[in-house]
Amino acid sequence: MASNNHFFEGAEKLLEVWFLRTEPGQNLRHIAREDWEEVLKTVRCQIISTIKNDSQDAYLLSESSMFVSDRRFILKTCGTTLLHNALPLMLELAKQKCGFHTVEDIFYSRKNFMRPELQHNMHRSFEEEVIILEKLFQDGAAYCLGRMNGDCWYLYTTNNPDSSKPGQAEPDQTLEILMMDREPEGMKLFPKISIDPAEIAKISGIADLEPGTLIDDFLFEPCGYSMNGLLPDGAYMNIHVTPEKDFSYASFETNVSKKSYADLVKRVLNVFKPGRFVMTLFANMTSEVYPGDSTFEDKISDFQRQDWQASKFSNYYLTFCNYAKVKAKPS
Ligand SMILES: C[S@@+](CC[C@H](N)C(=O)[O-])C[C@H]1O[C@@H](n2cnc3c(N)ncnc32)[C@H](O)[C@@H]1O
Repeated sequence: MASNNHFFEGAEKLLEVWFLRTEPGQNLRHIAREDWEEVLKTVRCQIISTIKNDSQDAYLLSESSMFVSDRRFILKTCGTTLLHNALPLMLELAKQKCGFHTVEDIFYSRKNFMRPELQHNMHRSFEEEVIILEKLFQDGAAYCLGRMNGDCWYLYTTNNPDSSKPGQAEPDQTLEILMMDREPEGMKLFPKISIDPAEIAKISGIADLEPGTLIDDFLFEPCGYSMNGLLPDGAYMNIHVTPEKDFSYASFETNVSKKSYADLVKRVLNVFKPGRFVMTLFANMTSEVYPGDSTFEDKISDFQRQDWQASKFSNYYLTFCNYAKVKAKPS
């Protein structure tokens, strides 16, 4: 499957923008699909399919996912897409079509790329990405968590103590698990062994990660799997799988509310069977996961924690951890 010159960068660029509502009825969902298509054209990806429920619209993309709710916009794109290109038009549409003039919070994050030299200029280094964000947003701060000589994770976020603290108004949390070195057993389902993504979701265990999830998924040719899931009360999840052995990668993201994510994390690891993973959790002051969460144990299944870092922002707590599979000792 993986030839010498075939490479796909699974690690996603992830953007989450919250707008400040100043009048009733302001709603990003009023932006038409054709307008989103124009935004995505600048990023160089397309909409594959859409699902919706009463609180959000989920777009499955040729390179990952987009979620639109009343005042929150999430765009996650992989490969060599130009995510930052989405920002000017998205901000303009939010202003013109919905009357949103103020960005309340922004989060831009990504893991370090496997092959940064293959990215377009604007995404070749985090420093370049931050220069672009600084031109668009005020009060932003840029961080790098993890190992400079291994897996690390970059974050740019607004950290304005004077902001109106959206997190305090409504509970919010985001868990991300970014998995590398997937074992052959964990990869074998995602080359196109079935033409039916629902069958793959069922056999792999994806369909059972969170009961009651409305799933929209897609199998790429000749391999690759993407999934958006919607749950009640504004909850979502997404999964993206790059199964090629030489650069295998899978990601899981959700904002589903839980007191602890320990069981969900074990279920996810059991589906994808990575060799190592990075896990991050954002939680605001009213989230039920704060403060006593048991998600980041020293050991999770066969994995040993390598690093643990925590940050406190004006509205959110962030925990970052790196885990690696415990290697069996030679007998
Ligand atoms: C599922 S997509 C989404 C990638 C995602 N960010 C991830 O975590 O891997 C990537 C996988 O689909 C494969 N693929 C096949 N055709 C593709 C296409 N037209 N666009 C994007 N990926 C494609 C890639 O080789 C890769 O294995």
